Amino acid sequence: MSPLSNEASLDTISRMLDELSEPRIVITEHFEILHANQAYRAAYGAEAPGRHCYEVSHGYQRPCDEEGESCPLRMTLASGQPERVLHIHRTAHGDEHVDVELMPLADISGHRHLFIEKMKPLQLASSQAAADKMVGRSAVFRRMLLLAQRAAPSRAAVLLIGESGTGKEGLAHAIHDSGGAAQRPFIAVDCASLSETLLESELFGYEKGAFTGANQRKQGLVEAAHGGTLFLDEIGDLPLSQQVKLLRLLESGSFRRVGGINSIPASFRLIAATHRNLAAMVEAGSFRADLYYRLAVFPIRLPPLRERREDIPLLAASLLERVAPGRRLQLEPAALQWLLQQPFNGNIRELRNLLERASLLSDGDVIALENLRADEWNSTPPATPAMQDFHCGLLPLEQLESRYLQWAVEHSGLSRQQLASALQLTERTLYRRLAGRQKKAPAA
Ligand SMILES: Nc1ncnc2c1ncn2[C@@H]1O[C@H](COP(=O)(O)OP(=O)(O)OP(=O)(O)O)[C@@H](O)[C@H]1O
Repeated sequence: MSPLSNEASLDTISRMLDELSEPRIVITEHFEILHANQAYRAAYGAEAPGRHCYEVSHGYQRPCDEEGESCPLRMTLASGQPERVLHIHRTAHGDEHVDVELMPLADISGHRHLFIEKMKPLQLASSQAAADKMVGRSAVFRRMLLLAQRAAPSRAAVLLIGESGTGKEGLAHAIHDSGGAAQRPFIAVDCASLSETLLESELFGYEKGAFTGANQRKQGLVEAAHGGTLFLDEIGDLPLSQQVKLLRLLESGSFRRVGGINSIPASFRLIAATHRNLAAMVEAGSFRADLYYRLAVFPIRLPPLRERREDIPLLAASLLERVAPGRRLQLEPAALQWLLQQPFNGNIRELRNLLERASLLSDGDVIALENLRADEWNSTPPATPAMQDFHCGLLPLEQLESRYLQWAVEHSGLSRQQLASALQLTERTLYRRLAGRQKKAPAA
């Protein structure tokens, strides 16, 4: 049976899609666009009908899965179910993260011939340099975004798990901003920085006279978050004695101010974050299992920067806009190469700090390698035998290079790969020159 045998229903569906403000297309199982609604044509171009979806949305010549992307059509054909993926599409506004959902349409005889593709541009993050948003394009970053996108409209408790500096607080904000309560308060509580007694009065507030110094009633953070989001950062640092109080709040949906007798209803969306392994803490008895299951309804792991190195150029451009607005700073190629090789145990925060310092050290509009590596050279002993050669007469250049390389290997503290990049040599050339030096050494 031809996919178009049911012309009347295609017309009806097309008319329905034209009423919608978000981009929608109807495609065949051979990727051909049969109908594109007005919103799609405005975002992707008027010439869409008759062309292939992968061509219009991505500029590809072949289906997405042959270009290293997931293909929702092939996934739907295999599963018979609607499928959802996160793609980066070429739109009139530039490259955008788009939540793509593909739904099979059953025809009269129950076969699947046509599919509706629904596209929702993501507000959570940007795939282009942006000073005010989370940015990233890597597959691991997109997997994380898709989870966040699914969690955002619900009120389910979200647990963000990731090393320090991976962007947990930023993601919590983004989830809040793209959820249904964006206009309501976002209240962040750092569980690690508050003492046991302070935490309780900060969270629940207190009544006048509850303790010495409580001269008037004070609203707590739970009350301040009413209708919005309560973000509990470093939840793994919450002492056991406070865990039970938090559990009571989550189970009963109410709390009492310190020194108060009335139970006050609480209504907030909970997002918690930790760099600790809470499941292991539960095993070890330092975190309550019942609280863990309440918090981890929807866990999202944030990848460390070393797992998404391909995002470093985009992150660096965005962070430079943030730390030095208006200066249009660029990284010289050697500086970017060097950044790509750093371990970044402190993740994006470390990258940001490095760029901020480098921006202060750079006078022009280019960040040079030495601006980034200032710390290493600062801590290097000022004079070594090789460096003193500069002050004790002229040397043949070849000998000077040879001594300099020896000095760099011994004192820079860099791996061979990092050193080669810092010297703007390929690793192979560095090895060759070092080997040449060693061969000549006995005769020297
Ligand atoms: N995807 C991203 N794009 C741009 N900037 C980011 C991104 N993720 C994090 N950052 C920046 O990195 C820094 C650290 O982020 P954030 O404070 O959210 O991390 P964190 O995981 O909450 O850290 P900690 O656990 O130490 O509190 C911030 O300056 C933030 O703006």
